[in-house]
Parts: sequence; structure tokens; C-alpha cells
Amino acid sequence: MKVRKLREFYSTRRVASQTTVSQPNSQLNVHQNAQPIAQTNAQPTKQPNAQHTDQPDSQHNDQTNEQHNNKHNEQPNNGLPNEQSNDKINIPSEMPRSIRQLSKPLVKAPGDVECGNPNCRTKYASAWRTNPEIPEGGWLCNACGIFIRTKGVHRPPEVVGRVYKNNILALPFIDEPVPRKETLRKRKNPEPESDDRTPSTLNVVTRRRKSQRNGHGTSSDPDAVDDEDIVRSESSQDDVLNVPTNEEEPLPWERKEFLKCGLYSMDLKVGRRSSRSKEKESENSITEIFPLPVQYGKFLMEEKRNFHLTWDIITAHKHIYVDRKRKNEEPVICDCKPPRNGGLGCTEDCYNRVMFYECSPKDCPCEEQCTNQRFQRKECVKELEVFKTENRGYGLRTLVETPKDQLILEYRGEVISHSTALKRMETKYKYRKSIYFLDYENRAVVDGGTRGTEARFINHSCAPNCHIEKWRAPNGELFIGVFASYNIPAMTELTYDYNFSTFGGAEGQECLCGASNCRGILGGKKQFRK
Ligand SMILES: C[S@@+](CC[C@H](N)C(=O)[O-])C[C@H]1O[C@@H](n2cnc3c(N)ncnc32)[C@H](O)[C@@H]1O
Repeated sequence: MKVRKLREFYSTRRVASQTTVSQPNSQLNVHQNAQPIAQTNAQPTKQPNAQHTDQPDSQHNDQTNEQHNNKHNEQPNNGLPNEQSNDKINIPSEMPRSIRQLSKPLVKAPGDVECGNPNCRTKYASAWRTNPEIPEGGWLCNACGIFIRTKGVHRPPEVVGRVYKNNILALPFIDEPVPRKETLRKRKNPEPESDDRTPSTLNVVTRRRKSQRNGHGTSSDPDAVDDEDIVRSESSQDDVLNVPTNEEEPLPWERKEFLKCGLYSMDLKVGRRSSRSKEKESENSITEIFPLPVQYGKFLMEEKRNFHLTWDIITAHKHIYVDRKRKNEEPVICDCKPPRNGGLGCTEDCYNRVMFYECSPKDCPCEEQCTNQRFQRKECVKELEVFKTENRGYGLRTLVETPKDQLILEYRGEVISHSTALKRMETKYKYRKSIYFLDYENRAVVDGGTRGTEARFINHSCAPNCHIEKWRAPNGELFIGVFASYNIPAMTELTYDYNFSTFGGAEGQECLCGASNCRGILGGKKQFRK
């Protein structure tokens, strides 16, 4: 399956490349002994073009190459630069890769041997590398040499086919074998300036690739491709052409997929996906490969809001019992009967309600019709806003009209014992102006200062529009709720009377509620004195 895909992939590439390379060949009859190699490779993948069948006879090859070349020379320019002379080519680097790679000369191996890869057997390559399987005198073409060093195996036929396409149909070659081995070590020793050989582009690229793989080129990684086994053409050829080769481009197995945008970007990445995720995709047509990093990431990006710092409070969804465990008492069950017409159950005459006791959702006879579960069902006002008051720090207001007796919100926080409250008064709240204590029961206190709800922002007023009610939960604990004492218009600040006994704030704190009946002072620390 994988092999078939590879074949398809490379055959597609072959066809595409053939159509493009036929044009530049007319321009690139550059080297005096460079000819397009049409049929030299003895082990190529079969080409669709019947002219390019295997021809082992090298003499015949040369003739065919000439014909091939001449044929291409007759073709029109097709937009390629035509100022170049026969021995010097200036190919702009922005030219497509398929054109640029034509400038790469091919050379024969030392001793005129074939590539040692049985799947390749080419006689021409851009460079030659020692065959690690036959260290004494064995040679591999450049591509096979790199492949075996990096992958540990010979290039398979499917992969060899790609190079056949590049080399045979596109590239000029040097018929003369390279006379000697030119090593990187030798190149490291600077040549005298009179020597006109300079490192070719290939050298630079190869060295760069090696240093990338080795990390600054100093690693002793045995798998790294060693430049020292490279035999290449005389650099004069490369120097004249001095253009980047296709060595710069990553090989298919070296290509990596990178995120093309940030995790929060809407242009979410479409990447390689498993068949299972493809199935999922077809189900909901979502093509993300990464989920958004936070729950409301998309909302946060799209919604325009004024920036403000978050409050120094962590929302508590239930009371936190600091000094003891939560109670777990048996619920008290009312004797209400569920109305037959589907109306509301557990209304004013429900004795649980009369006793400020919330019915248990599991046990109430009215079941879904029960209306005595406001805290448990969180039937609160959602449209509330924390705002900055003129002289009392932050306050809380309602954005909508709120009817009388409506549960506005629950006052939650840490339920602490009397002694813990005293300690906190001496430590945590010693230098703080605002204190968030509210009586619980049995001298215990709810501290809404760190973990709680927005109820902690409600200020005191001697003429309040809200009041506190404590309701018993089915498990025996308390719900503390802020209820509307009147119909409260929208955008009105919510206040309740701290009543001195419920608020343990700083002693003698001046009241700034502004009511006509203002008592002039808030609660004091003395209520926590033993
Ligand atoms: C429960 S907090 C109320 C929220 C507080 N304003 C804030 O910014 O966090 C109680 C504190 O608010 C201030 N406060 C509340 N009502 C006040 C009033 N009527 N006059 C003066 N200060 C008040 C006091 O500093 C008090 O300790």
C-alpha cells in the first residue's frame, strides 16, 4: 500500500518535471562536454517516453544525447534568459528549482564504476560517496550515499526513480571521471589565492547540512553524513554556475510540518490526520489538529471587551469548610402534594419553606414542580455588575429590574470557626480596609474575601434595598442569600444592612452610605472579642 502510494507520488512528479525541464534544456547546453543524459542510466524506472528506453551502450548514448540536445536547442526560448554565453550561465536564483537544477553537472565515478546500490546502478551523479558496505573502492552516487548513511539501507527503486527523472532527462553531465578524491579536509586547508578552485555551491550546502545535522558541525554522530567521502566534479563547473542546487531542498522524508499560525489563530492548521480523525472531520467538518488551549479561547478572541484586571477572588461554587467537614444530615421532607394541573408545588404553605428549609430534589413529593429549591437550582440574577463607587471601593449593581423577594445571589465563602476568624483579623485582614466576614451560625463566620462570590462586593447601607436570608440546605448546612427587599430598578447599587452583628470590619469605620437615617458607623472588631 505504502509502496503503491510512493510510486504514484513519484510518477506524478516525473510527469510534471518532464514537461518543465524540456524547455530549459534548450538554454543549458552549457558545458563544452556537457550533454543532456537521455539514456545513460542502466537501472532507471521505465519512462513513459519511448525515446528514453535503457541504452547500455555509452557511444550510442552520446549520439542520442546529442540528438536530444539539438532537438531541444531548436525549441523557442519560452521566457528563459538568452544572454548567456556557452561557457558562463547566470541563472537567477528566483528561477524555479526545476530550471536551476539543470546547471548541476553530472560526473562519472572513479574507475568508471556504477553506483553500488543495486536499485540504482547509475554511472553519473553530481557527486560520489564511498560505499560503507565496500569501504575499499566501493562507490555510491550522491543520493544513494546520503540515503544509506541516514537511513541505513539502500534507496528503494521507488525513490531511485525520482533521481532518474532529474538526472536523465534534465541534467548535463561531465563525461570525464573525476581524477582524484577531493575531501572536505583538504578544502579546510586554505588553498593559495592563485588556485582558482573555490568551494562549490555544493560544498557549501553539503557542509551546511552536515553542520545542521551535527549541531555546529562538531558532533561525532556516526549517522551523520560525512563530507570526506564525497568526490565531485572539478569546481570550476560549479563556480561558473554558482547557483544553489536542489540539495537545499529537504528530501521528502526530511520535510516537517510546522504550525503556520498560533494556537489561537482562526486559520487553524490542517495537517496530517489519521483515518479516524478524517472520519470525525467528515462528521462535523472541523479540521483542527489542535484543540483550543483554553475552554473559551474562541469566545475570548472574538468578543470585544474593555480590559480590566480580574478580581482577587476565586469563585466558590459551594461553601468551603475550613475547620470541619461538611454536614451530611438526612433531609426533612415536606408533606406537600404535587398539584394535579402541573402547577407550582411547595408554595407559601410548604412547611419546609415556612421553616426556611429547602426541599431535597431527590425526596420532595412535588419533584420537578417543587419551587422551594432556589439555591440548589441557582435561580439567581445573572445580570449583575461590579463597579467602582465614589468613596466605598467597589460595589455591586443590578443591570435589570429585580422584583421584590427575588434571590439575587448567594453569599459563599470559607466557613471558618470563630477562633479562625479572630486569627484572620489579626493577620490577613490586619491592614486591609475591606473585610468580608458574615455570620454563619454557632459563632462560625463565612469569609468571602478570597474564595466566594460577587456578593462580597455588596456595600452596607443604613437604608438598604436588599436583605440577607439564611436557608437550611437538605444536608443541614446553610445557604446565605441576598434577596431584594423591594422592586429594584435596573442599574441600582445593591446594598444590605451589615447590622453590626453580621459584619466584623474595622472598628469605628465611618459609614458613607449617604442615607438620611444613616447611623454613622459600620461594625467593629469588638464583636469578635471573647
Ligand atoms: C464586604 S466589603 C464591600 C466591598 C468593598 N467596597 C470592596 O471594595 O471590596 C466591606 C467593606 O466595604 C466598605 N464599605 C462598605 N459599605 C460601606 C459604607 N456604607 N461606608 C463606608 N465603607 C463601606 C468598608 O471598607 C467595608 O470594610
